Amino acid sequence: MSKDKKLLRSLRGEVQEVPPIWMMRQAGRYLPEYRATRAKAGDFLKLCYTPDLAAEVTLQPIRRYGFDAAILFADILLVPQALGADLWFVQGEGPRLSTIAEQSDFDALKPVDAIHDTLAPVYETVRLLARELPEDTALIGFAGAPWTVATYMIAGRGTPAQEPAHALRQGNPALFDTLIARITEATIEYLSAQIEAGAEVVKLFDSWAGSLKGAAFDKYAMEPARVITEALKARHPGIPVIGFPRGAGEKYAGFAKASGVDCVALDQSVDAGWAAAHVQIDGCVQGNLAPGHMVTGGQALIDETRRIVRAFSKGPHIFNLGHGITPEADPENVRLMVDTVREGARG
Ligand SMILES: Cc1c2[nH]c(c1CCC(=O)O)Cc1[nH]c(c(CCC(=O)O)c1C)Cc1[nH]c(c(CCC(=O)O)c1C)Cc1[nH]c(c(C)c1CCC(=O)O)C2
Repeated sequence: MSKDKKLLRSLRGEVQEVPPIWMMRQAGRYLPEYRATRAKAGDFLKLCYTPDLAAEVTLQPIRRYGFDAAILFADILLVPQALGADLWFVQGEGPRLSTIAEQSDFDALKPVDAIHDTLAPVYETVRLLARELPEDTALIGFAGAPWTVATYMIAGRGTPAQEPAHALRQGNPALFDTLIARITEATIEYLSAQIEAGAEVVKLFDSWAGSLKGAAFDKYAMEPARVITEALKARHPGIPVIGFPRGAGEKYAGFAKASGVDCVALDQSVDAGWAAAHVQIDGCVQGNLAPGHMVTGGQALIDETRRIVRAFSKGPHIFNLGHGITPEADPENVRLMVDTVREGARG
């Protein structure tokens, strides 16, 4: 009975004594079994596009920790690739893409309906997972939010303050807006296909939302999230959406109401007490534990985990980190966090 899955209950607004738990980047290099499967695949993109291996790494943290949700193994940069950008990963450095600097670069991109040619293996991964996951584990699909995806497409790589994207936004707003519109449309089609394949929840990762301020945040973080959420809910009534405007700061307040998302994921920079009063009043919240605790562990990890569980205990809450777990993390610390949430929550 998928309606009774613990994660979906929190997303519907239910307050639970022990919150559901999963972890951003839960399938990743901190796990020896991930490193083994990745070595078998050869490289990261091969892993993303090989359904049985992508499903295998998705399932690994579920087997090890019994998380309440699995997140599809893929990457936010598959959408630019499906739109025709070149994409490759440089070992130890991160992603590289062909850049969008002028109109002719944009004109060379593919139309939105072409994305499924590239992304079909991802939908197959979702179908495999829908079949293989334990019956109480929810399946989360995801995509990058348009602003964050645009920052990579414009700069061709990760950038500390997203300067190239801000320069294009200010210097050529017409081109910038058509790029955002293209990514927005592609994201709706991509997430819709994931839902049709069996994703029960979708999450929008806006990892660089924090560098948008004031009206720019409203226009390029809030508004695309609203458009995407509205379109998905029109096509798939009741589908829950999680928004992650990382670094939004005080803009976290009101984000759920303005965008229509069912749950707001919090980074570790916001105070849990403040977020309970100003974000959780509108619905479910997720996240907030600093990922560094997965490296350092010990009593500080236990104390912080309990503090966050307590701070959000009066409303709907999904336990998670404030950002992805890092490769240096100790798998034993993840175990300690899970045990603390499940056993220590009452203590
Ligand atoms: C910005 C971003 C990306 N990808 C993603 C984001 C948004 C979330 C965030 O802010 O972290 C999202 C993402 N990336 C990955 C997932 C899979 C699901 C999961 O969370 O377990 C998800 C949800 C796998 C991955 N995506 C990547 C890895 C590591 C690749 C490897 O195995 O070498 C994984 C497991 C690579 C990646 N992918 C990206 C970068 C910048 C990098 C390189 C940095 C790094 O190496 O950690 C782009």
